Amino acid sequence: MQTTSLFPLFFLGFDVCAVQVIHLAQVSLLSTPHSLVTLWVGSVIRACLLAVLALRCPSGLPRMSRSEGFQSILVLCFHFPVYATLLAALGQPTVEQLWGWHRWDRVCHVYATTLLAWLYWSHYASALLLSCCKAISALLRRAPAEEPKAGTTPPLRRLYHFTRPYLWRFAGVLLLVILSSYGEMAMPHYTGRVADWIMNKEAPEAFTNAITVMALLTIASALSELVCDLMYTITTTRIYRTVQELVFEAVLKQELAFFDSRKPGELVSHITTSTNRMSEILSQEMSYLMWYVSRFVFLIFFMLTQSWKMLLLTWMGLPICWVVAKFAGNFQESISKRLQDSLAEANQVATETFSHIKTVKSFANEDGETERYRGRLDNTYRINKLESVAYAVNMWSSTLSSLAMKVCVLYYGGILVTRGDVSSGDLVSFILYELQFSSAVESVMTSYPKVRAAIGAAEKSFEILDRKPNVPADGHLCPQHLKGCVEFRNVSFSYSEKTDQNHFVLKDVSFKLNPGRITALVGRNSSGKSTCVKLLERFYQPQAGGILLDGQPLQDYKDQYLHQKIAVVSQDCVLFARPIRENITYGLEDVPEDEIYRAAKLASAHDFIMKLPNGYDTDAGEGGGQVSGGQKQRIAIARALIRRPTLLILDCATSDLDSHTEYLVNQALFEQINCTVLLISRNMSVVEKADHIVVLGDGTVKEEGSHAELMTKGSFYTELVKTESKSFHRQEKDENDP
Ligand SMILES: Nc1ncnc2c1ncn2[C@@H]1O[C@H](COP(=O)(O)OP(=O)(O)OP(=O)(O)O)[C@@H](O)[C@H]1O
Repeated sequence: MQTTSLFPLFFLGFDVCAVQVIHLAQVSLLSTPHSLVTLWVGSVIRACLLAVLALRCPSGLPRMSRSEGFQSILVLCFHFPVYATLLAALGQPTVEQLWGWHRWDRVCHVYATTLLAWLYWSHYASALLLSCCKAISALLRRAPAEEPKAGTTPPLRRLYHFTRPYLWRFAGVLLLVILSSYGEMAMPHYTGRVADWIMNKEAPEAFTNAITVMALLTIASALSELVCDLMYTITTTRIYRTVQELVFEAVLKQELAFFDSRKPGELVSHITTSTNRMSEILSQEMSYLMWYVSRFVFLIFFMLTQSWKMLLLTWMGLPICWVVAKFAGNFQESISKRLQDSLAEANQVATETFSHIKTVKSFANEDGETERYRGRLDNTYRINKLESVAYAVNMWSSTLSSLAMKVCVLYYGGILVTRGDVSSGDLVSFILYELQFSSAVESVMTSYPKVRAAIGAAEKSFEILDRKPNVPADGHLCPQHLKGCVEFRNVSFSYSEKTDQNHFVLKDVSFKLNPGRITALVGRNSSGKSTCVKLLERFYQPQAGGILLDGQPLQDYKDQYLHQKIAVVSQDCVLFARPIRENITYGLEDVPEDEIYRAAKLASAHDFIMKLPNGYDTDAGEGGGQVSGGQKQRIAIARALIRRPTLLILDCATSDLDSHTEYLVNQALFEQINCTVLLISRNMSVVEKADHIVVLGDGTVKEEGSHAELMTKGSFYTELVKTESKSFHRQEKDENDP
């Protein structure tokens, strides 16, 4: 077992010893006359020793950040001296009585002491329980203490950043909250005055005044609450919209490798579900929290004016509530993060199934996919159950502690009235305040964990917002004229970023695309042809060597400029569920009609588009599902040509076309457009028309030259041509077989 995992046990053992030593000092004859002093001195020594112990341990306190750890030490060491001092101020049992509460004889004699001591011991027990839970969970996990994440801005500060533009609105909301809370919180005070009048029957105008003020306050308070709610909801909705927009933008700006390792369903879930949950909870629960905090302040003010002693007693129960709420809040925050991940996984299964519904149906795997989805939902259900248990326990403990507080205050208030320290009206007002106080504490306790859960959900969105895309900074070049001369110079590339030779997809690749000429890139499957295209599009960065465009490094060009000058048509081209016209002009604005027709004619697409029910306004369907594969490719070629690119990349762009259409398209491309073309094709009769041919094999350039030159060499290229004609013959033979 590691020393770090032994630390929690060591810590607890040491703490118990320290408590016993102070206990001994307490009961010793020498210290009895100065019990409070001894208690304070003992606690300071204990706190110092624990702090030194915590500092000397390399991994810090188990499952706590350093500041949380020191807070816990402070609570653990000083809550008892503080309680004892407060009790002494209230004229209640002595420190010795509290220490000796477990002795039944004393408990039987001092009933009140038991009630008050319960407050102390329950707090002590919860503090100890909290430390134990954290220690045990650290032991079970056998993992080193979780260090707070370095370099990330805390989610609350991030949320504050989004509220900054609306600060004046929040200031208005706060003002209205304060006005409304004052109105509400002044009510019990006037009720007390009415009660005094009922009991004494003196000064009849006091009754009328109190009733009038109460009526006015009710109206004013309700009105300001209405305006405040409206303003708050509208503002939080705007913030929510901004966050969602920014998260979407941040996702789009990530490099391609980011999308390779994440599934679309998960990303959609993080953009929608996480931000939705965050916004829902923040708009509701934050508003509750704001209301109750403001009420709290007025409550304390009014309670203080009634009886400071009873207020002190009420306050003594608060640490228990705080510990419970904090524990529940931490728990709910971590549960919420797990829930977001689990929901994202379930969403991913649904998104994947619906987007590949044809494959699912053709393999009759509807039941299999349902089972997979059910599996993910089961996981979500398990986490939901955990969340419900945490919520129920939190509710139960908050109700219990507020009930205990009420009983204590009633008992102590009764004593004060019989002693004549406070009037009956003051007691009535105080009890009413106490009820409000309990409900405020209860609400804060239930809202706080939910706010923490919202913060947990927000963290997922902030993770994406904070992520710096792993692409070099945008370049500065955007020359007026671009010749289109491309050079791959000793390029080596691996998708996994591992630098050993086995992981390299391209190894020391060098070739040139001459301006205005057609260069074909050929090779067997997985030889690295499409990877060259991805590097040209700057989706990935080579680990060694470089790509030059007109003699300048590719990364020095502005991204927007580069993608205007380079147009790519790939085999698996994607159309959007929009009219064909919009698919052709995708990413361009105000394109004249004749430009669209010119591009479509060059791509041999104009005739079939005109025959569609709505011509250029016909919808292409989801992923281009309402047009055939060949039609889809021709629309994609038109989309590339309308940009009048300097470099046109055709990556198996005509693979779905019949020979006649392929001939027409290639003839138009080769003869009518004047740009650099990089052609990747399996059809060797098309490849042989290229001005220059580069043969790739196992990520290296095997040979290059014109068709005639390569055929005379009789090496890799000849082999490729022969293989194509061989498969053709075999097909013929198969067809002739009886
Ligand atoms: N996104 C990716 N992540 C990891 N590896 C990849 C990725 N894309 C391609 N590869 C790997 O890179 C190698 C080259 O793939 P590439 O698509 O460049 O080959 P190709 O010559 O275009 O093949 P084909 O003729 O079959 O289309 C393959 O082994 C492939 O598995």
